[in-house]
Amino acid sequence: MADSQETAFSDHSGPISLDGEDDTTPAPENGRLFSSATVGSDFPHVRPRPLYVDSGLRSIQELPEAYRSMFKDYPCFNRVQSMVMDDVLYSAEPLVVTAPTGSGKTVLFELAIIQLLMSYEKASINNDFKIVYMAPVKALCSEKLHDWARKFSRLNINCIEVTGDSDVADLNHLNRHHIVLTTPEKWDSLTRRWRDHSALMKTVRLFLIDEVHILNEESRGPTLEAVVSRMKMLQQQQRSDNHSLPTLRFIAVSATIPNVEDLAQWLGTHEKPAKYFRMEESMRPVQLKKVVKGYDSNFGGFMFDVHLSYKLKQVISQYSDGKPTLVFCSTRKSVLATAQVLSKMITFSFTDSQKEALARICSQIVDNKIRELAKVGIGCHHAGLTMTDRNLLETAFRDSLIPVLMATSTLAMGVNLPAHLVVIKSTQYYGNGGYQDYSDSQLLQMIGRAGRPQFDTSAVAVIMTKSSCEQKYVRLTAGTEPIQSSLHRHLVEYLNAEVVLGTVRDIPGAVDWMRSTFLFVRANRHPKQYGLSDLCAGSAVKINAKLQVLRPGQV
Ligand SMILES: Nc1ncnc2c1ncn2[C@@H]1O[C@H](COP(=O)(O)OP(=O)(O)OP(=O)(O)O)[C@@H](O)[C@H]1O
Repeated sequence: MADSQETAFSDHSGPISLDGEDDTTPAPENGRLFSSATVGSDFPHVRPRPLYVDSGLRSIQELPEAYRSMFKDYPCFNRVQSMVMDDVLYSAEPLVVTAPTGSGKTVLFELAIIQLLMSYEKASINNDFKIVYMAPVKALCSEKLHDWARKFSRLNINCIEVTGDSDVADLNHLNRHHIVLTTPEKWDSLTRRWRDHSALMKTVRLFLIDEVHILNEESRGPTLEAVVSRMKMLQQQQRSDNHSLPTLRFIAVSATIPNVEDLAQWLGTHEKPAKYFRMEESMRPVQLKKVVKGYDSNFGGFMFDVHLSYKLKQVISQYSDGKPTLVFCSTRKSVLATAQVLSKMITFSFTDSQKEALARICSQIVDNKIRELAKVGIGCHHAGLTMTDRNLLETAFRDSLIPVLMATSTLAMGVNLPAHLVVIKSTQYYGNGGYQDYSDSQLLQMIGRAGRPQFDTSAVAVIMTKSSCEQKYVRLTAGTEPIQSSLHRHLVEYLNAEVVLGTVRDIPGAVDWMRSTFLFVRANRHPKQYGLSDLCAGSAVKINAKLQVLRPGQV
């Protein structure tokens, strides 16, 4: 079998060097938690002089004292954060940032939250504002909850996770909380009863969208579009009743994509699009080389997966540089089977003290097969293992006692285990009764595990796939694939839902709703692609006409 056509991308950023942090400039707010500005205003009068530590990098000391400890582990804000700082922290305008994985986008959300907190007048925060953080999967919400509950509780800000597993069935449960971490599907189901909770809905001030590129996904994208449109429509209606209501600010981040300006238009206001930043690969703190390897095979699914197990040793030898390697496998069985194949092909050498430490850890592993593999330096990690075994294997991997860790893709989402080399062994996983392709966002999450900022200046991610799919993944990893809308395939279903909910009450309302969707932005740009070849770009009149001809049963 012929295999292995390689396409590599690398970037050229170097590590950021920091010289003598300037602590002498007084903190702009003298430690005050809240400014005297009004909610949601631009408050230029509280904007301090930018505090730089080195060639454009902003100092943590620039923040009011109360917030600095949130960033105590960082020497300063990194390049992405420093470039966006003025727009995220000293402005209440909507914002879209696309930047490589691992470039520190979470901090942008944190700065946006701080912007909102600073904009409150009183030092005692009551329950009159809500922040929604939306991520595609529960694991990301749980990870952020863990982090933010710790960081924000010191400021008396309460966080709550509302995902598929949580028993929150009603918006009333959110009353005591300020930050709600949720998925598009859960927020969709909760806000379908917004009419019973319109007072609470009015308090949503900030809407943070993580991994906004899931718009591209046929199954998830339309739900994200629908919930954002619902929030925009509700806000529009509420503001027409009460003009003094502050605007809802959207902040969206994603991996690098070419059409960020479309996202900015979608999340902007009636008056103007959101400000946007497109950060190139060179902004990544750890250089990442991405390799897509295509393999010829007549087999699919399980057999292709087995075939790749025998190619893995060569990939690890070529790209790991003897450093920690994380291999994502398509199923729990594949985790074990791949580890067993590799254990027969590869040998790791350990120092005496490493051998001792590894033996100590292995003696505590309950699962016999997993223990035997761990003894030779190959870890297995999946949800079928006991929590104790998983924790032991994570520790051994972090301490470099286990050079190679096999895992299912769920690990990419839930556990922060960075590696020098990440291998995605097959671009398909087993789910819903068959093999299916990983979504773009799952792949990007896995790739994002490559590069350990504390230890590495460079990292490698290798995608092993069929030769026929190679170019698709080359485009994905290069960030040259524009984000599309899939809402047109489910338009009647989603519009009907809004009619039933009362968000859309008449044909002008339906047109407004259409105009608030990402589909509208994309269809304006490429009408033909969305089956609207008779529609002139940007013509609300023609969209109106299109909606008018929908049958009453449809609207
Ligand atoms: N200013 C900073 N200095 C040092 N490390 C930082 C800084 N900001 C973030 N980090 C660290 O960088 C790592 C990546 O951050 P983060 O998860 O926010 O990146 P991301 O862009 O959201 O990545 P992804 O797209 O994979 O979710 C984290 O370990 C975080 O603690």
